[in-house]
Amino acid sequence: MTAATADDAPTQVPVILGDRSYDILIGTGLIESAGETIAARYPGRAVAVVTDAHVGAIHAEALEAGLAGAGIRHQRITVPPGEATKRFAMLEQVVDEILAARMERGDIVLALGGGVVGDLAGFAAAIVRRGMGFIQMPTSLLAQVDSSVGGKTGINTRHGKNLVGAFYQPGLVLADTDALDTLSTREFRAGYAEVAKYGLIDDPAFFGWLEQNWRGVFQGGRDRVHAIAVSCRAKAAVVARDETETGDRALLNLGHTFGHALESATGYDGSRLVHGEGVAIGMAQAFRFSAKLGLCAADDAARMAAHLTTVGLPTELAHIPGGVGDVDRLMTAIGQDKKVSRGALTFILARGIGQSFIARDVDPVAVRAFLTEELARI
Ligand SMILES: O=C(O)C(=O)C[C@@H](O)[C@H](O)[C@H](O)COP(=O)(O)O
Repeated sequence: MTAATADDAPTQVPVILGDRSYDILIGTGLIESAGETIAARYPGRAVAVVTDAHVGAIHAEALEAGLAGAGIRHQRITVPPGEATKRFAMLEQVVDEILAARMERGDIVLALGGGVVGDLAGFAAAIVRRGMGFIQMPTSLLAQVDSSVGGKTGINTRHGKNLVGAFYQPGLVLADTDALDTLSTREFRAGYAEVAKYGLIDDPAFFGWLEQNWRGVFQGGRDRVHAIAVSCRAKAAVVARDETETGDRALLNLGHTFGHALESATGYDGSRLVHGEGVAIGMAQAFRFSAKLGLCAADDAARMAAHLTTVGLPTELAHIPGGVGDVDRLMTAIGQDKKVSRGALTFILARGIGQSFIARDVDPVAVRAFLTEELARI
């Protein structure tokens, strides 16, 4: 497998969706040069920059200097960092500030931040004036390889994760890899769970490459750019063939049925569990559940969990501080999963590494028995 370059020219990954096709640009200096890029692609548009207090303090000035240099009117809208920000009250605030800044339908909402900011800002872009322009500028690894691509936007509710939202594609994704240098190790690792996911879904060679080269991905440079580009290409291909998750796209949900239930059970408290950690535990559970059902070799479940453990990710309920409540609580959250159809549970299970599949009509009794065992290991 050849590594992508970390040279000056950004790596370009197209997302092919007819007249809503767009590019993902992956490279360095993209925050600073965004003003020029936007002026060239969207002449005359104003920009509402939605960011969180943490990311904004690090990157907003450089972005705004570029916007000002290109003569683009812009307004910063700042929300608190953390998953708890993905809620109705914050959506209302962002919408109100976009309107107060007199942004028009043709103007642009630009999400500068991680998955929370991207999902919230994207949903605001989808509904203000029935649809504004939208640019994703992901600053976390998780957002660069996953949430900024594919158009899933939305917020959480007390009933569960991402339960209110819209499919709303960005017109451009600018993934500045320099931004990853300011992430905490915990945040970077959480994003790495989504990188490993692509190998576990259907690319065993990529998973093997990660087992060999994960240190390079964490260090930065060519291996990191390569891992991001492989991830974005994989996601772009799935989204191009199933934009609204009527089929194959559900594969991208590997680890999310259990993972979302765990996030809900921990009250979206990032001090206990962040999304990528929930996905890491959820993927390990999906493989253990597959092994318990006799679908997958126990060795494969152990191998994938071992790799996640090697990079420092959690793989067990015992790794979540403060516990996750009882089995009823987890089953209630799982029952609200968006893949539930006519009341039947759908999981992404695996026949091996890189052999994930959509399992419909999964027996809730088997899920309950599995989770009871998992909880007993705490
Ligand atoms: O893009 C998708 O499709 C995914 O499922 C990718 C997930 O990693 C991502 O977290 C997504 O937002 C989850 O979607 P949801 O429909 O389960 O809320």
